[in-house]
Amino acid sequence: SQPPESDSLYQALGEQAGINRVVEALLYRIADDVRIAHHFADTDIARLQEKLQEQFCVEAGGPCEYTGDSMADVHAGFDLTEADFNALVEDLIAAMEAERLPVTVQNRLLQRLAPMRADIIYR
Ligand code: HEM
Repeated sequence: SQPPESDSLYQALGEQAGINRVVEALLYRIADDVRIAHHFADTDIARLQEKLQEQFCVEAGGPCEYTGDSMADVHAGFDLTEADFNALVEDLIAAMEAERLPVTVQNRLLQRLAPMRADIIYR
């Protein structure tokens, strides 16, 4: 997807430090989420954390570069379902809620990630 035209979402998320807190909270929620935690059993979580921090920064219009692999390549072979995807989105919302981010800000980040859905499920 195209990068956003401004960094206002990046600012609203609390810049890189705020994004990093959301990513950390998300990873804890995933680890505790019996619906999807098993998918991450063989994952290098430190790498995942770093790539998510970069990706959310880029999507929010921040001064970052995403150095991870494409969403299609990364998720290929996991055969993820809509239910898996929705579970992760729920965990992300809960993480943003815990960081007391306004719903309008939450929704702007979710809107940026939503187009990736087709590259992530049933791969
Ligand atoms: C908006 C939704 C999602 C986004 C933005 C996203 C983003 C990412 C990113 C950035 C990476 C790291 C890429 C890299 O290492 O180069 C990754 C890896 C991974 N994602 Fe997702 N993901 C999403 C949904 C999901 C869902 C729903 C699942 C499963 C329930 C999932 C499972 C995984 C796993 C297991 C890995 C690690 C793969 C490996 O160990 O090689 N992802 N994802």
